[in-house]
Amino acid sequence: MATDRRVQTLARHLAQVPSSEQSEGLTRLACSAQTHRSLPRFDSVVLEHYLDDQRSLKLEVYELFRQHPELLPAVYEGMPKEEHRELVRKQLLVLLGAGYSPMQFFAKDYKKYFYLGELLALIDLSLTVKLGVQYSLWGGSICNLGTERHRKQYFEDIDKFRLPGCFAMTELRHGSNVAALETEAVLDLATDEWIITTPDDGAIKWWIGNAAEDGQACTVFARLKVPVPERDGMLVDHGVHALVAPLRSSKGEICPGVEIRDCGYKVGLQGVDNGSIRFAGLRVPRDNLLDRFASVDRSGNYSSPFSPGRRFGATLGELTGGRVGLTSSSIGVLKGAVTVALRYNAQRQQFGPPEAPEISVLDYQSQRQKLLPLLATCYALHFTRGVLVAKYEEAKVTKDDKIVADVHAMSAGLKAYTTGYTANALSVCRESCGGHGYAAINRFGSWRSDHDIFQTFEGDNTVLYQQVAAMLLKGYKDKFSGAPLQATYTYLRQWASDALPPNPLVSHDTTTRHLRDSSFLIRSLRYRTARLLHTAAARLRKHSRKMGAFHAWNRCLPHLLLLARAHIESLILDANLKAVSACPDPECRKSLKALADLFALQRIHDDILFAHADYVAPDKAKAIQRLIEQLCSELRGVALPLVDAFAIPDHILRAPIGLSASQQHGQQYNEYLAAVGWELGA
Ligand SMILES: Cc1cc2nc3c(=O)[nH]c(=O)nc-3n(C[C@H](O)[C@H](O)[C@H](O)COP(=O)(O)OP(=O)(O)OC[C@H]3O[C@@H](n4cnc5c(N)ncnc54)[C@H](O)[C@@H]3O)c2cc1C
Repeated sequence: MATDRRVQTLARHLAQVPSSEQSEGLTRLACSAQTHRSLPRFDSVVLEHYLDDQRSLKLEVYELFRQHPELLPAVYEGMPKEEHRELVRKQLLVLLGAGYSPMQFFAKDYKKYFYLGELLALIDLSLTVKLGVQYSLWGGSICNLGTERHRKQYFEDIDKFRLPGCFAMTELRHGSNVAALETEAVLDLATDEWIITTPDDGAIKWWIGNAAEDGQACTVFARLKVPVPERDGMLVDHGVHALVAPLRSSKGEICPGVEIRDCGYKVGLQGVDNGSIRFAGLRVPRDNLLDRFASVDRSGNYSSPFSPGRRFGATLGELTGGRVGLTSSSIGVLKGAVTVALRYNAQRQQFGPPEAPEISVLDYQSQRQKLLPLLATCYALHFTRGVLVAKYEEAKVTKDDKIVADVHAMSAGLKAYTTGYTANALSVCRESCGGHGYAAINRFGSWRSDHDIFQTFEGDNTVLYQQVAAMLLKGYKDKFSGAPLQATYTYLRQWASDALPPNPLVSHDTTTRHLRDSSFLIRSLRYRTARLLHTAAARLRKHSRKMGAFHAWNRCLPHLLLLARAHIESLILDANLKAVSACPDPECRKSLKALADLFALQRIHDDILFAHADYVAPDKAKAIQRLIEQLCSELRGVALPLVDAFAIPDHILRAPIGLSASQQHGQQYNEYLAAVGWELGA
């Protein structure tokens, strides 16, 4: 109360004094607010070991690139796209030349594959995306949608990049709505071939990675049309299927029946050669159909063990690997940005109390409350990605339908959440570094423009969140019909109790002990999901009766998106708190717990639902706000070791204002001055 009064008095006072004196007053306020003790110091190397069970891969890959400084340019802005594409090709070949086998990783060593995606993100996001196109998409479609003979035929060449390829799904007119794609593959019974055709310009394949320069083949998604001899050769449309189609010879000559154009300069990712493709009667053997889920025999008989809806779902479900990869890379970028921002903010000084040195900008409450929640979320996402990758591995090994569906929903939701969060965080980090954050050499600009599209490709985030909401609603329905629930939804069993607000004593409990109790935090986020789910189901039921399912869904869409995000935040908190408990080092554990608490309390504080539902009484909301401030203050003292634990070497991070070396020597501007051509001390 006393502090509140002081702040109000000071604010009144500041309104009446000239602006030069205002800044001094604000500084004093910031300093006086810094009253909380820091968390105990810990050894960042100990934490790094806890975070990274693939640490040796990181050391090797980053050492490899240390030996190739020519592949690590200081800035990408202004580089012609042809030059950037060539650079990315060289980066990839260096990796392959050192004996890495991304296709093997993708098929068998999942942890390594996804971790590689994180590591390469800070080298060049174009490289990560090129890798994703070649291995997750092109290679992944062969491995997951094809059968053994396809794997035998293509696996080695894809792995070694002797057969660069594409994943040709999106068309000019349709991206998210894959079922509406229009490219056709018609079976010619006389020659036993598929004839692939683009029926009109709206069906030109668009944005296809690797198509503009490198791609020699692609997996093309087309409507399978098969003639029925008994019905005068009438064509039956079996819906969208995947086939392998050649695009170019190894010498780069485009195949007859194929036309390709470059998509040109993009907002970012200039190192990836996206192109558009038109097919004009390209003929491929019948065996080129990737036939794991459906096949067509020599007589044109179509067969699939699935109903058309389930076959389509199974086909798209096999593409989750790409989303797990994007989540990993996005976390890699977030770690880089938070590292640069916190290191710079800790050293940058502006203003200070009279007759005293200036203070670090990170000591301003406003700055801490911008950056430390980003760090907390970065850790939370790191741990959740670990759970997702483990589940992905389990799904691949067991092929259990429930786990596969679970991974599908979790990868969709976490991809959407992580990439959306990182996109915003990049702007916050840039702004937190003031003008120097805007210098291309400090990397925020290229990260922002390269990463932005992560929110759209491999599933637009808004569309992915809807898949999560649909799965939750299905789980909710199954619960009442007695069907078994998928693993991540088991907590919905308790929805009836979770969806009720706590008794008034709990909603007014403002003690720190209660607010930092993991069971309170978990229960709160679950309560929110359960309530949103319960009310969404009721609203959908009501509106469906009047306007039909499609329009009812549209009517409830904002509610459904909130539901999906709430569910993902629940999963993130669960994974985070489990990782905190499992950490063997007590000092590290204290900081990790503070980060996890900050993550959860910030969500409770920011969501008005808790107040509306009487879950959090006004006095409790105030106590949460104070606790958030306190946690930010406590974490400020360990912010640098916390980012040091990400252990991003300086030659990879490259942003002169955020290097670890400048922290150690207290010379934060030296690297920056040298980078723009100043001779030091001249
Ligand atoms: C750089 C880049 C690389 C790419 N690489 C490839 C590739 O290699 N292979 C490939 O096949 N494709 C690729 N794509 C295409 C990408 O996958 C699609 O752009 C993406 O799936 C989104 O589809 P869209 O562009 O048609 O957007 P749309 O689906 O048209 O979306 C437009 C807007 O409408 C909203 N919207 C759409 N449907 C709904 C709905 N049901 N409810 C609410 N809102 C909705 C979206 O949120 C979005 O804001 C790439 C794209 C880019 C830009």
